[in-house]
Amino acid sequence: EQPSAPKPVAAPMRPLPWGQLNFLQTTDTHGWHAGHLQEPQYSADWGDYISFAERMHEKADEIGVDLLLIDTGDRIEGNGLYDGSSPKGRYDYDIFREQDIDVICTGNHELYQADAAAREYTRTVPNFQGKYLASNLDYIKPETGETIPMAQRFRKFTTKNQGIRVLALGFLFDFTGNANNTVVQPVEKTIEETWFQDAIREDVDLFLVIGHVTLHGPEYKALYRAIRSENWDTPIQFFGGHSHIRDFARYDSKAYALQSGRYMETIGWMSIDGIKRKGKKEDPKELELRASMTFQRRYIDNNLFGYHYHTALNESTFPTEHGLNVSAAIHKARKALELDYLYGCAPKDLWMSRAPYPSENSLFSWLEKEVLADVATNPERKDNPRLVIYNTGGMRFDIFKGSFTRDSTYIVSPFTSRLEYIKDVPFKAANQVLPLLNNAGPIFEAENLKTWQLAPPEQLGYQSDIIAPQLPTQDSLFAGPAQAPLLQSSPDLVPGYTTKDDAGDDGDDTLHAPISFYKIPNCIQSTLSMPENGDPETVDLVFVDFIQPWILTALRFVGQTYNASHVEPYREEIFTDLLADWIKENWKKDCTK
Ligand SMILES: O=c1ccn([C@@H]2O[C@H](COP(=O)(O)O)[C@@H](O)[C@H]2O)c(=O)[nH]1
Ligand SMILES: [Zn+2]
Ligand SMILES: [Zn+2]
Repeated sequence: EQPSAPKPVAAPMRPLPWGQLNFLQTTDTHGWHAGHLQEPQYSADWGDYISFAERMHEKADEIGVDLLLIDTGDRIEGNGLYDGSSPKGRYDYDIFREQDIDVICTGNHELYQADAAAREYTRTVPNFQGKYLASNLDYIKPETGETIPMAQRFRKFTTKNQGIRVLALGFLFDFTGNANNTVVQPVEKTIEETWFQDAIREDVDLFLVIGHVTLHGPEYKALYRAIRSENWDTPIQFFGGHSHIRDFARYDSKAYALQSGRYMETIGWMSIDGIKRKGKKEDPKELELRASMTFQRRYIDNNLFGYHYHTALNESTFPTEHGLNVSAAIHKARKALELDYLYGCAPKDLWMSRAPYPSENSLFSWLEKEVLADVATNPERKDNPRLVIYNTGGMRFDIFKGSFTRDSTYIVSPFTSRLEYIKDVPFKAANQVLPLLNNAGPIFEAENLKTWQLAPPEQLGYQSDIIAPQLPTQDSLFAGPAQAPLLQSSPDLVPGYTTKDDAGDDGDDTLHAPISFYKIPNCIQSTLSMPENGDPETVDLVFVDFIQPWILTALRFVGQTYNASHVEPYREEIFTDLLADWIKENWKKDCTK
């Protein structure tokens, strides 16, 4: 029996502003297309989102405006629906393709593994033929070794109701960690290409730049400058992703950017009004009304309460047949993958960044003290003193007290990474690696080893601080329409997003009580089998394979010239399987009793 999705609770809401051109955006869904089964406020699934988009299209047609759907990549890795099959994504690609997306691009996660990149080329690109854009990404065909564009570089089209002429581009940030069957061209280089220079000289009413790119990074800065230098007045709408946050940026009065969070928690809404249709004869009255342009955003919490509110429909009138069929397909896939199979029972909540590190409720303290201390053991080297380093980015989500299923395992640890090691590293050098890794900014986010600056050891140190504490204020309560009950005080609000962006603090469609987040280090370390007195001469330096290049760089920085040939497998099993076995052994209790 499948557990049904938890019911979302009523909350005070802000309505969606409509304009001539409107957008719904998903990004970084990471396979969460079944929605969140343990968090009611994010419990709508991909089928519900299809119903929502179809109902919003009906409304757009009714009032004569346009609605476009965007997805900016990282659709895979992070949930059993994708990671729980072999090959990965057996059901997920067919579920995802059911949404009618107008402009879509690639994220870094589609490219880490060669098999995933190949599936992107053979499945997702054809599933979204004509809509999938790859402005700075090539694919290397295995049959011929030929390098070809992953998909078309740009798309020019005219919107259905308003006749707005759009030139769309689709980028990936300057990613360097891709498998060797793709080529990512740095954005700055793409800008110099003839096709790009020709594209930005096209006579259009709006430029649409989508990308798996953060809004304040160098890539969008360069693209903004390039497009503006040729088009001083044409509106530019950017959509971004990758850093998993809700964000909205103003580049100038006619250039804005939206980023819609992560994991199917958020559906982004963007509405633009006042677009001049240069090719069209405008009604002077309408022109007067649209003397100035407006760009408005909303971050929609992905649940049915909000979907009903925004469409002014209800449980029986909201779902479309198409949406219901996709939800049924998701349930069937989850069943076939046995995603609800119980591995154990988590004794408490374990947070990635909602608890300080180190602390009782820190997922990383648990990983360091309980899991690694147990699974980072190679029978042949078990008595050797060792330092075991794990990157915190390898853990992808919190653990909630209660049922821990096969799905939870992939949600926490989706990658096919293994533990590896360098034997007999001088302790004095090995002991400096962790502080070096933790002192260089968010290195694995940058992904670019070349730009990683190591600071001298005396400047090292990691501090766990609270970040962005946001206190609830009565002022921020919004008097929504009748069907959205206005709660009187913040203690009644469900904890959730309280976003501040370039347009202020009124972007979230649902009012939430704020949550405190804490900084976490890049990496954590377990120190195991150490001598009772004094330091050992040498240790085994054990680490997860993903961070091998950074480990070797850090060792070189402290005078140890190791290279990849010195690295050996430490455990044969993938880490996710070691974690699952640990849960089965240590969290045996059945939560249902
Ligand atoms: O094999 C892997 C792949 C990725 N990571 C971590 O993920 C982030 C990138 O994730 P986004 O969703 O693109 O933000 C990367 O920086 C690593 O921290 C990993 O640990 N192992
Ligand atoms: Zn992501
Ligand atoms: Zn990403």
